[in-house]
Amino acid sequence: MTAIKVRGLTKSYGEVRAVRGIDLDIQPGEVFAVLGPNGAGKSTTVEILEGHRRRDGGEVSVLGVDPGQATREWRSRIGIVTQNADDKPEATVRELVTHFAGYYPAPMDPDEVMDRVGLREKERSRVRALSGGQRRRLDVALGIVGRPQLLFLDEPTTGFDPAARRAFWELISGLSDGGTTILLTTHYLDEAEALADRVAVVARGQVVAQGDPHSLGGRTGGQATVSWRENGERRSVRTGIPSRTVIELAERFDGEVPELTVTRPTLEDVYLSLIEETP
Ligand SMILES: Nc1ncnc2c1ncn2[C@@H]1O[C@H](COP(=O)(O)OP(=O)(O)OP(=O)(O)O)[C@@H](O)[C@H]1O
Repeated sequence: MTAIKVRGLTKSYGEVRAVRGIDLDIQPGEVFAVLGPNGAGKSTTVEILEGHRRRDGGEVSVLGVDPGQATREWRSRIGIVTQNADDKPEATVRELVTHFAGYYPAPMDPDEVMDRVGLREKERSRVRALSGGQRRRLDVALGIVGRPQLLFLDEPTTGFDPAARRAFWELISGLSDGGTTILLTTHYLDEAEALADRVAVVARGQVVAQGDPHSLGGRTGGQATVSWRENGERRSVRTGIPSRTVIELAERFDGEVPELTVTRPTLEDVYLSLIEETP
């Protein structure tokens, strides 16, 4: 069974056609990232999948259930990471995690949850005393305490420092290794590249590309730029067969080629050209 199956999803707000026929297939255990510019329709799509927004048309199945007919049992199988902690500034970390655990039939032990998100030493701190990054970690704790089969993460690392982002990525990879399916929206392409098995680029309410972030848009097989230093100048060539160029250079220099680099288009290059091309 696919974890998420979407066919021909549509949603308008008055004259605004926010989602214009989206198809998605997300497999159990996959980390799937939805990328796209502001206003592309990502949040609308995700809110429909979460059962928080009604669709106009199309078919949607999430863990085998139509989210439009969501039951309490279905809700207990999904986790949603939103900015929940901010609503309870006077609660302590432990109180909030324990309180949320009470909503689920088979929750994780609050101590284990706090350990996993790296907040154990803050368990007695009030939410208002946490830093922005620590609050987002608490949001993740509240999203995973029910042992969800499927976790929705909406721009989870906005405002994180680089070390906190790396730690967060490890947390998400650990959840994924444990079998949790994860749907992530992010504006950080390095985050999508580090975490996602597959990405979908959404622009103007449609999926314009989908695939492995390392090869999206044919970037691993296309033109590469080989660059080196020669006679005090930086030289470079664009080629579809960079290995041959490197071998020729190595022969010419009789060994090490000064300051050699081989680069291909980045995910950001591919992403920007995809969202520009959309009519
Ligand atoms: N409640 C609403 N009422 C009216 N229009 C809305 C509503 N929510 C979203 N829209 C419009 O629908 C379109 C898609 O919005 P959506 O929030 O789904 O985009 P997004 O891809 O999540 O953007 P962002 O990256 O900025 O979060 C936008 O044009 C937005 O203005």
